[in-house]
Amino acid sequence: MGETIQDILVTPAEMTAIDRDAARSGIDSFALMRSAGMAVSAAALRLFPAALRFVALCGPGNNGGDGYVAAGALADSGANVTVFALGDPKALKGDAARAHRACSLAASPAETYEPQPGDVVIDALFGAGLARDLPEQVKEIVERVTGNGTPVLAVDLPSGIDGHTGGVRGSSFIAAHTVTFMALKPGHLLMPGRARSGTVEIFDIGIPARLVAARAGNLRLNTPRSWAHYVSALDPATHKYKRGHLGVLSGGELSTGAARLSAAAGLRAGAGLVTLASPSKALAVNASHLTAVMLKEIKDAGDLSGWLQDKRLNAFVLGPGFGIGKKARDFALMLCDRALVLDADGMSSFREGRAELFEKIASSGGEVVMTPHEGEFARLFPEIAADAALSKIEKAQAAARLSHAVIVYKGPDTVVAAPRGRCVVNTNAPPWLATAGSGDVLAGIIGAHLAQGFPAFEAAAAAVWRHGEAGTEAGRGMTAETLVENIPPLA
Ligand SMILES: NC(=O)C1=CN([C@@H]2O[C@H](COP(=O)(O)OP(=O)(O)OC[C@H]3O[C@@H](n4cnc5c(N)ncnc54)[C@H](OP(=O)(O)O)[C@@H]3O)[C@@H](O)[C@H]2O)[C@@H](O)CC1
Ligand SMILES: Nc1ncnc2c1ncn2[C@@H]1O[C@H](COP(=O)(O)OP(=O)(O)O)[C@@H](O)[C@H]1O
Ligand SMILES: [K+]
Repeated sequence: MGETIQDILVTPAEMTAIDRDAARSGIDSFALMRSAGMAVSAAALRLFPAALRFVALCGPGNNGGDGYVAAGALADSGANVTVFALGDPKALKGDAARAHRACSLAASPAETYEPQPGDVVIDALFGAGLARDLPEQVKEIVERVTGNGTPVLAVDLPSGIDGHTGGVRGSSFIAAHTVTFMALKPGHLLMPGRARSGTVEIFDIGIPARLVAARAGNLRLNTPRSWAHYVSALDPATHKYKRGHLGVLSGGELSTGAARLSAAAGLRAGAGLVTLASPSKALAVNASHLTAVMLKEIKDAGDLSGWLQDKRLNAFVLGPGFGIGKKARDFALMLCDRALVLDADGMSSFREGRAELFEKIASSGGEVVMTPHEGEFARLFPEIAADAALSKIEKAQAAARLSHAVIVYKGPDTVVAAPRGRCVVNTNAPPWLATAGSGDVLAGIIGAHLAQGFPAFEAAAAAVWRHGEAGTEAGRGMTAETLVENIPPLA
């Protein structure tokens, strides 16, 4: 399975450059706009057969141009269509002006639109060119449409959604469906843009794929294609040590459950052996809950150092339920040169002293994955978290660059970023994954992949995807325990 153009994410700035390259290569830009508008019209007819009227809200740029094409095509098909223009249509330029001229429908001022029962809005106010917060009069239109529950079909992006960050610029439509062109934009995948885009259709308006690929950076959708080349069928001659030995560090006697979840997930996800390393006082409680997972007493750094003499132990999970403090810091620094998932308390322990960790990761050459949720991210990377101009993707990339680790920035729109900029955005996670212990399970799956020899980036991306699949399979009402049982085969 190779990469496809459907997996590429393109920023609005890259899309503008692609657009320019297409025009330079002799492609008729008005033909692209016609193709875009026709696709919107087709989607409207297909998805809203019960519409009594289509209302095209057309903005001052090329997004508006697409709207005029769509309105004309809908009218030609016999549908009832009304056009509302934002600003003076005479001020339109280039292809958008041509689209307006070609549309025989008269336009009323957008501010005068009052939603009627049976209306379906074609939102062609702003797309990739949204440059600042929506003006007050547009916010009022958006609020009227949303308040009325009028269905919205968005052209390229719901107006008000920033295509770069997925953030809301003052206000935004909540679309039932979005037709975008050539490639997904970050705003379709990052929250809240994702929730406000509805179903997203990527329509090929005829720009050659090579032009898209030439401008696209290293941003992708997380699909099995992102890491397929590391998935090999189990060698029939394998033995358990060939499938890797994962070590999971348990917390004290009152907080052992989280590490046990990671260990169980690691075994289920395919590590050949999993050993839970437990402080003395927690041995009994851990022993009473374990079967296939093995148990080892590790009290302190001395014990850990002895255990590390076993070179077959090739990956570790440190953090779930471990406790914040010096012991976590010492252990993490000792484990950096093996493959390591640093999760939860493991990361939070470095709120102070992160430089030592990051230097150790850089110099050790190990494969380190850190898995912060939003709170942990802000604790470890406060200056990056506070930079409102950065998208979640850019934040994860900046954190990966700074820490030299692969960053799994968790949430409904989990982003996985590598220190050198490679990045995937995940979309298969159901909301009921937001339950206690779910992150511990994810850490265990990543650990299993590391133990099996995946590089850190692929280990993390594949784990995030499997975690999402497991959540979907486990269904609503799942717990972290049932999530483990539903981890699907890797391939
Ligand atoms: N890529 C492709 O190949 C193809 C792309 N196509 C389509 O082009 C769309 C991009 O078009 P676009 O660049 O003209 O931007 P668009 O979203 O219409 O907005 C720009 C206008 O809005 C204005 N403006 C901005 N923010 C504002 C605000 N908050 N409040 C008020 N005004 C604001 C801005 O004014 P300015 O900032 O310059 O003052 C400018 O006038 C893209 O989404 C897709 O639908 C298709 O035709 C097929 C080929
Ligand atoms: N709304 C959501 N939709 C989908 N996945 C989510 C959502 N909220 C959280 N998740 C996922 O659930 C997991 C929760 O991890 P975490 O916050 O560390 O929880 P815990 O510490 O309880 O295990 C992460 O993988 C995260 O990406
Ligand atoms: K739009």
